[in-house]
Amino acid sequence: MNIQNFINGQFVNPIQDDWLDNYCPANGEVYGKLPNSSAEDVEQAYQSAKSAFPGWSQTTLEERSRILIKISELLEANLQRFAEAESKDNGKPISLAKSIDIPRAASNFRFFGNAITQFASESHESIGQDAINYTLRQPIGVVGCISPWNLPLYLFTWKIAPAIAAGNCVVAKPSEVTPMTAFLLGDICNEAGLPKGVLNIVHGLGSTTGQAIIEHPEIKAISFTGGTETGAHIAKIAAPMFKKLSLELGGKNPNIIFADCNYDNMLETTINSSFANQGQICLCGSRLFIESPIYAKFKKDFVERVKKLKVGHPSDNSTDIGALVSKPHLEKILSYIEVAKKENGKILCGGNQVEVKGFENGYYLEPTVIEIETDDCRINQEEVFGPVVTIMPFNTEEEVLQMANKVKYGLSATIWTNDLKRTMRITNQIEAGIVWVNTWMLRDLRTPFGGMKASGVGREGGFEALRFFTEAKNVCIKY
Ligand SMILES: NC(=O)C1=CN([C@@H]2O[C@H](COP(=O)(O)OP(=O)(O)OC[C@H]3O[C@@H](n4cnc5c(N)ncnc54)[C@H](O)[C@@H]3O)[C@@H](O)[C@H]2O)C=CC1
Ligand SMILES: O=C(O)/C=C/C=C(\O)C(=O)O
Repeated sequence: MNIQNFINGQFVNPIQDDWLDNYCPANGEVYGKLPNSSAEDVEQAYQSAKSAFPGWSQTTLEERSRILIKISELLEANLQRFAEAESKDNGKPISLAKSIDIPRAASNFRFFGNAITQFASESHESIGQDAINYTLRQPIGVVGCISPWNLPLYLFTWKIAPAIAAGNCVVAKPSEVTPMTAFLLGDICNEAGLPKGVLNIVHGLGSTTGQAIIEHPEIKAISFTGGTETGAHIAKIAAPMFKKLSLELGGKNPNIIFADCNYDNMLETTINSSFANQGQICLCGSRLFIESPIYAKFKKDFVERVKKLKVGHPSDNSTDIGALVSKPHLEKILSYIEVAKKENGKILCGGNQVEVKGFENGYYLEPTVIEIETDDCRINQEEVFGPVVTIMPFNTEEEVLQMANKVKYGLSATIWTNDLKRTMRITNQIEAGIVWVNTWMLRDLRTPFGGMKASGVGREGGFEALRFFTEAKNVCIKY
């Protein structure tokens, strides 16, 4: 099936007739084409968004809200079709696409459809100066949204929904590796009555299409999720043009496990936080630090449990671990496993490619647990972004905090303990934008979402996202 750009409410081919192959990770076969859009296509998308802006920015909040909630309902009504498409395009188990990815994409539209009706700005009475200040929150204009391949529709809509709720018009680019569900979204937007040009979707490589979006002088804000190197590149281009930037980048998240935790809950959740979505979530905990008294027990139980995870075809409902997203990504992860071996990492389980019967060319990998002796090895410092975790013991709170913070990233952290004072000490000192205690991935869409250090700039979610997608204009009236 050939994917097309969605510009001004219409599906169109790329102007230069340049196409890319779309791969199915489960069998390694090409199953369609997508545009490799040029700067001309991006310009067309921009012009369409610009024309739609005066009308959309003046559309009442009730009407914007109604349309966003309608998109959400239509996604829910098309759950099976979208989940199948996501699973085929990305390699993730269909059960995951159906229970997490597509419901969350629908929730993103519903959440921001509701949030915009509650979003308010501030006023300040300047007492003694006979003046009042009030702050307008006005939409920026045309904004760019660029998303990655790991949670394709989930993260695409996490940007688009607040952008349009706030009254902006959008030029959006999904990952070229997983373009399908963004393509399908176009029809849903038309059916929901989203005016033409409010959302424009251009497909293509980061280096061509993405680059044209970030370089466009009139696209005034960029919301990006993806790799840290790409984020740094975007900042280099966009900052001198004074674009607003929201960058949600990589992570190398610690799981700190104390002996006093609820062990069974911790073990089950740690399996999930290590290997959900084949470990391809920026929030996965990939560095497991375990307090010495329970280290031996944890190591035995964890490895036993990991060995039982079933690697299989994404459409098989009994599959725990589907296919990795692409051949280059599989090769990158395999090369990290080799690095770990050279650094004296001990492979406790996994480490090998898997041939799934009937789908021998798919990109499958065993979930992998590596025991390390010191925390400064590359496998423990660099983002692998796959089903690979390291484990090592620790003795003191100070020691583990120091190791947890000793990476360039600062996205999320998970702490397992029942000691309240320790919880407070660690949560205060850990360098992470998101900290979970005795849980993982419990999401409330109102909360600020994002990271510190090389994990990004700015926060998404709730009113933070609506603030990002608006300009604050303060008005001071003397009376
Ligand atoms: N959310 C996260 O934290 C993610 C992290 N990654 C990390 O990044 C590594 C590289 O993965 P990639 O697929 O290469 O991610 P990437 O950062 O290159 O891709 C993310 C998005 O950015 C776009 N992009 C790439 N270059 C661009 C440019 N010059 N201008 C504008 N847009 C551009 C891509 O087309 C895609 O839509 C992964 O191995 C993983 O470690 C990847 C995806 C998500
Ligand atoms: O918003 C969420 O719940 C999750 C976001 C995950 C990412 O941004 C990621 O994996 O890149």
